[in-house]
Amino acid sequence: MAAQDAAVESAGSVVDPVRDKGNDAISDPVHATGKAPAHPAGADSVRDREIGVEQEHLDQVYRRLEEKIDEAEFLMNDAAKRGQVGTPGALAERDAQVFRAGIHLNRLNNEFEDFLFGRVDLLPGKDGKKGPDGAYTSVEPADDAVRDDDTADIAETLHIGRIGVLDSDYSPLVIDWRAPAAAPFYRSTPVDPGRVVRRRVIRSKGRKVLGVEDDLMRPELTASLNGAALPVIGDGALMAALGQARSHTMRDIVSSIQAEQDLVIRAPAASVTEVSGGPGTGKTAVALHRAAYLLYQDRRRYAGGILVVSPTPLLVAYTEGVLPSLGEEGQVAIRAVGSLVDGAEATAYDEPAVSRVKGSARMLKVLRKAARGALEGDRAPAGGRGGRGGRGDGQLSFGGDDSGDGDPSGGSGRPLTPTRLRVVALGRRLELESDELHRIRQSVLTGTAPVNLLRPRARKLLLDALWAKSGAASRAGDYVATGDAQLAAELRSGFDEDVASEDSFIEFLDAWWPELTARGVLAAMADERRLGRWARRILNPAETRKVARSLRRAGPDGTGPLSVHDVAILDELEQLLGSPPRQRKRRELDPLDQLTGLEELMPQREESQRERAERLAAERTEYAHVIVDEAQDLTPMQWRMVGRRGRHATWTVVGDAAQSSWSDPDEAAEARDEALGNRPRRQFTLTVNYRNPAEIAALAAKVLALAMPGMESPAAVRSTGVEPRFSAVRDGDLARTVREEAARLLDRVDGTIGVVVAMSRREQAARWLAGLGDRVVALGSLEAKGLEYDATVVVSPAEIADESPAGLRVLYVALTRATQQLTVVSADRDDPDEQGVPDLLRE
Ligand SMILES: Nc1ncnc2c1ncn2[C@@H]1O[C@H](COP(=O)(O)OP(=O)(O)OP(=O)(O)O)[C@@H](O)[C@H]1O
Repeated sequence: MAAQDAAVESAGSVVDPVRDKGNDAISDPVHATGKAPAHPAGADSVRDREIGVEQEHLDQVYRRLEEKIDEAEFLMNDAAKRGQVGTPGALAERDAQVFRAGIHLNRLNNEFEDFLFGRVDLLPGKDGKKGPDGAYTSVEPADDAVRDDDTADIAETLHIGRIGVLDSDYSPLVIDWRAPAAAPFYRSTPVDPGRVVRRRVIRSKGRKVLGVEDDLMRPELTASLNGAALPVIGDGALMAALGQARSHTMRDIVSSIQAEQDLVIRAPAASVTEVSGGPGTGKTAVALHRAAYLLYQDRRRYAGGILVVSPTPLLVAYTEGVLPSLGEEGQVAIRAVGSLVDGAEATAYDEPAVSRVKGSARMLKVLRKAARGALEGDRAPAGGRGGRGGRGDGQLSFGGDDSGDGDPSGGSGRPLTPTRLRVVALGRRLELESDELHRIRQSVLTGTAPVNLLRPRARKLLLDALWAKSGAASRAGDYVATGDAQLAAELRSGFDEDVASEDSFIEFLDAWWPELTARGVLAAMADERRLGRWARRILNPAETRKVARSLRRAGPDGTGPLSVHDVAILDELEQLLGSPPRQRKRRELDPLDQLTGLEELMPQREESQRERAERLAAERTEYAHVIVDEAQDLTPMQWRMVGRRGRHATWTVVGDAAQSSWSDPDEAAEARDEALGNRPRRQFTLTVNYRNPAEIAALAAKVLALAMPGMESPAAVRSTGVEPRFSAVRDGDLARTVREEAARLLDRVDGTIGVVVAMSRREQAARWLAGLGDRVVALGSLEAKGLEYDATVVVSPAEIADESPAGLRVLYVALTRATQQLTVVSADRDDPDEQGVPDLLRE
């Protein structure tokens, strides 16, 4: 374990570039305010005393919380006792109040891991004004706050926590981390300290304070609090947080958000906030904290929901605990880009050549043709309701194969598009032949509305054509001529009713203009011949063949496995087809509607609240705010899909062009501009890499230079002294080498190990690692996106880089996942040198 110990110990060393970048919240350890250093011998007792001070405060907070819980419970019981008497309005108001109290109670009862985590000691404010939370509002200190001899008195101490707590006299016991008064805790730096003298991070578990870490923002001052010198403990909280072992879930960073991150989190929600930054700069963390901040700022507005779009289900699973730990649930939906369409879930992968076509804007043109073309042709597409009727009923005629090639049913045995309509009306047989039907269809399709919504128009034109043949039309003309327009109209509407209620007409319409479903059209596209027709002059034959082949995976009814790209196609098709007005799902009863005796209902009520939130989330198709994580990876088709969910939303878009796995970034940028419209944009850049030690970041930078020449790497915040390790497979046994390297790392780090391989080796790699335990995971290169591990093994950089046109950028992602140690395993194709360093990673 020696190497590991060394790594952990040195995890705290600060690399200079960070300071050069001006991120000065990270300070050297200082042990007392003022110029005199503290006596090291007394350090422990000072630390214990300070922990004791914070323990007292935490005790006070919990006493107050208990009072508040009692109050909320009293309110609920009281309301219950009052029973069901009163006007309906008063009862509704009471129920609403109880409902709110229930939510509040729930939040208070939530046992937070570290409910209270921060403290700032501040100089008096410039204007002496206090805000509604009882804290001074001025960011700048009063002119006379610092005396000529550099001494000063602390005027205000604020504690920061996950939710705000006021004492019974309305003084703030804990300030919510999102409140304006908490901003100095995050914003203050030694360069621009504002009123902050000392910033303290408090570590607690349940009701027990375990430790404190201080950062001194005004080291030049000798400050006193209540007449005593202000002690300073530890090396700062950031380094403590970064050195911790990683688990399979992301932690919130609420106690150590850095100034440049805080600016993004608290940026005003208007329009579009764009955040770029290299690997490990906290983009995902910042995006999630921003969701919590926006809810705090304007809960009413964001009741419309916040959608967080994540690239993979793995990243969703990794990040979804962060918001609950910040006290927010329900209003935020974190969804993988392959799970945005109701009832669809991407589980399959497309090979790069297929992804490239399916994700591109060209696909839109193909889909426009497919959506209309699927009505016509040699067979009705699966999923449409064209299944009724059949040969031999004397009314429907089948068999018109417009392409004229072979078996008209395509050998599928599916129902065919009828080519003749026959009805009996006004005692006559009326017929429309194939060419007339074709003309009517073309005429309807000149409309721009979605195909399914054009059906009423198709029905109308069919009736018009039959009417014209009925001979009644001329009679009606005579009525009009003799001034009896009413009679003429009645004649016509009687005709329409008669014909339209005839079974033969209904069956014909269902078969000739079926209600198309997106899945049905997707399945129809799996037929290479039909897809070829729709993709003529848009895709080349090889592309058509590959796409059609990949779609066959979804099966004849389109319900089989889908890829992320198929899901975006489904969403687009749903738009193009349009859904006729549906019967609404029967709503579950709203808990507010079913209140009777409250006490017995409490447990169900809690559940119902959650269920209600889930139901609302499931029914929701548009959001008030959309956060796109790893935005560089969205394809043009995915941007269209995500854009539709935020047509009226404000946006936060975070990403890093250098990590894009999409082959044509310009095309994607165009689609992104279209999705975001002309809303004004505010841009932010994050510059510090909190994940990778400098040693790993330096290696990754070599690949960055190949992938995106001239692009700057973010500065690593710390160094471990552990260089990346290289291991070349010389005897050809890749499996054994990878397994040995993973096992070796198990002994060297406490947390997780990610083994990243080319996508084509995913399943194989899982077998190589079987039995090593759940700290070790095998990942395809595209699945590694956004994740992090204590240690990683990157297998065959060349294989990863060669797998797609964006392969070098994908490799860059793979190399930047480790928080402690990195091992690179090379195979022959990597052309390793004597030291095992693969060609791609040499100078
Ligand atoms: N202020 C901070 N305090 C403590 N840890 C932080 C801070 N900022 C970021 N981190 C940690 O750094 C790691 C990287 O953060 P995150 O995953 O959000 O970066 P990212 O920019 O999204 O990376 P990538 O682009 O590689 O996906 C996480 O473990 C996160 O918790």
